[in-house]
Amino acid sequence: MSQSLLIDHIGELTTNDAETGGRLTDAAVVVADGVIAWVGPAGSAPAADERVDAAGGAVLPGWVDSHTHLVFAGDRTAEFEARMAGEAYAAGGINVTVAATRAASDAELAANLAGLVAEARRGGTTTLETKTGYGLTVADEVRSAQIAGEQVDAVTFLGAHLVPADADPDAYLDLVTGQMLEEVAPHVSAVDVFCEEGAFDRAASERVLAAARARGLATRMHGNQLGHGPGVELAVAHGSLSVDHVGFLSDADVAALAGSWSGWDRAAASGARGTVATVLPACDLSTRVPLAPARRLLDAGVEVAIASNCNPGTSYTSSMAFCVATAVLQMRLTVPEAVRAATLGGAIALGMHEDGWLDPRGVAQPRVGVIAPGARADLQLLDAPAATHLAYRPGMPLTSAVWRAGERVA
Ligand SMILES: N=CN[C@@H](CCC(=O)O)C(=O)O
Ligand SMILES: [Zn+2]
Repeated sequence: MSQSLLIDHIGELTTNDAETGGRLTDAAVVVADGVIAWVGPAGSAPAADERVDAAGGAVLPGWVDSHTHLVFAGDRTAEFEARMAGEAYAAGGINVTVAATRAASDAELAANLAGLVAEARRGGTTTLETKTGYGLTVADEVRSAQIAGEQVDAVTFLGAHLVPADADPDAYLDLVTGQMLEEVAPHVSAVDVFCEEGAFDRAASERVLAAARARGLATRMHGNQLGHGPGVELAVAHGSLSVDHVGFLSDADVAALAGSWSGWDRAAASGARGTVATVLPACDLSTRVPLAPARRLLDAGVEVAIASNCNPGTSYTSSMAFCVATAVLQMRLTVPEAVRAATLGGAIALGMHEDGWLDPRGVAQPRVGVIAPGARADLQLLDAPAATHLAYRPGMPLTSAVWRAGERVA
């Protein structure tokens, strides 16, 4: 049995939990057996085996990064330099990483992933989704999913990332929706498709989504990243957990996303869920596209998540604090909105906002993104009195301690 831990003298505690009003001042938290055991005013906190004095610092849930691509080898510094010199991002750059990933050993891929996960943990991230998608052969996609499954919380199959340079498009689509899906499915909980000019068009994307659903897997999408396209429309029509990027949206797209949440109780984060719109601010900056209209989405009643999209091509950072600061300073979210989107929003996008949700393999998932009794004890302590400092002092390494399932990980 693990020791219990009391964190007290918390200047500001963001809980994301309606029961405690979402935010408390002068608060304390008790953790036992890897979950939150008690939350309340510091003055009435129960005793515990160990104590950490937060010294007036702010505590919030660990970040839930619901969109990354961390199983890869190599980097794309030259492509980034060309982009900063004026070239546009194009989907074809993915092939460079595919070649390096195929050439890497399992040990190299696992070590690179471990380094990136450690970096993310130091930045306060306690829940990570990652995608396959840089293998694009049956064997390389299966090993990517297996390697990822050993280190992250949720693995998504992204065989439909790009038609590899050496493949025929029709034959590759048959493979992705057939044998490749079949062999990768036991190792993943969801399927993603890059629905974009130069990647997968409407008809191909629909085939991927339909095949995933027939296989009992959840779906998510890369949509509306480089221009307006059918991504959002398809994601909502197919009941996808999320559609990510969402940079170029029509009024009909926004209305469709908002309508998908009509049976949802936002304060309690319960009820009939819809499709989360995941914005990726670091990617928008690195590819020099206009920032996704997160303000417009929230105002329309859409559930929004913020994720890093950490990958070697379009967003080589796992810093959720940077994404939150950008969402506040440039996307015009308030700090509480941005923090919620980067914690509970990501949890909703992953289906991990409720206790005991069974993923498609029947594996019970923890509740994350909140600080509430029964949730996994994922917390971060800031060297600052309030979460507002994440935007007020952008770029400063404010996260000073991180606990995941009650264990200190940074
Ligand atoms: N857009 C598709 N996939 C990634 C980029 C992958 C890459 O360029 O390597 C993204 O989310 O931005
Ligand atoms: Zn992505």
